[in-house]
Amino acid sequence: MAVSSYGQGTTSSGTVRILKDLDRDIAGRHVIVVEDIVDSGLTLSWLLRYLASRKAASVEVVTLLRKPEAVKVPIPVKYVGFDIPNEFVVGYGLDFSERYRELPYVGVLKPEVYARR
Ligand SMILES: O=P(O)(O)OC[C@H]1O[C@H](OP(=O)(O)OP(=O)(O)O)[C@H](O)[C@@H]1O
Ligand code: HPA
Repeated sequence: MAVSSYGQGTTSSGTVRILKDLDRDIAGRHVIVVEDIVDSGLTLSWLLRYLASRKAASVEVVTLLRKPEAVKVPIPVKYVGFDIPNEFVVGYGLDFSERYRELPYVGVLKPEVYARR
């Protein structure tokens, strides 16, 4: 699946949009969600409910990054690469308004960069 809730900003809109839905039936299947980052937890909270409604047998989450201080909805994450501070990060696939995804490292976006947009 592809879902999005950040759009142009650095905080979750709280509304998850499905950009690409499941293309197979997951009823009775064991599902692993592979995430780049768990920030507020709003995306996964919605997604876990969605996958449960599709009758997955079990759902586990693996994420490269997690921000413990930013959590609004606690999510059971089975595997975490790195817990990081509550700063907006870009690179390695992570974007700010579709920018900086291609950076070959994870960097912190300075607040003055997103404040001037
Ligand atoms: O825990 P949360 O606060 O919900 O944030 C985490 C989500 O935000 C990002 O997606 P985003 O909406 O930015 O989509 P994109 O990566 O396609 O831009 C990221 O890929 C996670 O799915
Ligand atoms: O810190 C972040 N960086 C990029 N995308 C994100 N989506 C949620 N948090 C972040």
